Amino acid sequence: MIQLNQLSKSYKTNEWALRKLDLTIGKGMFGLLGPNGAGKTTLMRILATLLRPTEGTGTVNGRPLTKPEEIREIVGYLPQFFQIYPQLTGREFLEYAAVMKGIEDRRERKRQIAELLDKVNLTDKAHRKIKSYSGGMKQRLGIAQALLGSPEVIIVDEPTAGLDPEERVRFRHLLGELSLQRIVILSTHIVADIESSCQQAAVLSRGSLRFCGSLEELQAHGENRVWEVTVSEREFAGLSPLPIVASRRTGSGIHCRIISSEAPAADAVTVPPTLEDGYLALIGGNRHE
Ligand SMILES: Nc1ncnc2c1ncn2[C@@H]1O[C@H](COP(=O)(O)OP(=O)(O)OP(=O)(O)O)[C@@H](O)[C@H]1O
Repeated sequence: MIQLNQLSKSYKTNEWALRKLDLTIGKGMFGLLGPNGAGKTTLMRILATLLRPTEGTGTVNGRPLTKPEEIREIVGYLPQFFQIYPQLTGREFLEYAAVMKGIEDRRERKRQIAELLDKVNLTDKAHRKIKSYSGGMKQRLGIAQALLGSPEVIIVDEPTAGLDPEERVRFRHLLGELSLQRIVILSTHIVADIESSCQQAAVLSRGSLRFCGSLEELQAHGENRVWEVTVSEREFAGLSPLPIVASRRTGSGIHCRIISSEAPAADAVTVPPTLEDGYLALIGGNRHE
């Protein structure tokens, strides 16, 4: 279990990248959602002990954040901008990463690497140079690297950016499988990434925790706040300050889906929210901060 108490981080005085975060994360896949700049990477880096919190405390499976060397033994991390050496083969890269992780026994390294290549479905590409890999293959290699040493916790920061839909689905499936035995934290601003695989999620916005709970509860935030209406082009221009989450031209005008606490037009009707509507209703319709 991960427990955070009043965790805060400021890079500069008077600006909080994270503000008094109280959060408990149990086994399984946990989604961390938030617009760009919400503080997700900051939180991931604190949990991976690459950053120290400015204030507050936290434990990862009982080990305090103040003891980074203890936490690093049980945490695997795939950063947002994962750098790998293009001239190495997949196997050479994992060999290098295993040495860096302190897996000293050569036979044990070989065993783990073979097992992980199999798990991420890269065994038959392991002898190829990384520069020939697709984005999805690189991300799967990144996950293999994060899994070296069988960590109890895996932290993955925006892993699906730049992947095509097929690779995205495959990558999500792999994370889901990994979360059966451990905590997997998946940080993203793409709601669909967590929809199919996470049991619980948290939403960060401007460094503060806006929500923590089940996906059903997150979806429910959109209840009675999602409207559909068909308007003329002139009326459409008048709607512009409202968060229009979808619009398409039809024979009778422009059909809009709008998130608003009040009816955006006299003939607008409320419709059941999707998970993304619930998320957008919570953060006020802004995907970017
Ligand atoms: N090294 C840094 N120095 C100063 N400010 C920083 C630094 N890293 C992040 N910040 C600021 O902290 C806030 C949170 O950034 P963070 O990268 O954690 O957000 P995020 O949710 O991961 O966003 P994104 O999805 O864009 O990666 C932002 O206002 C950002 O500008």
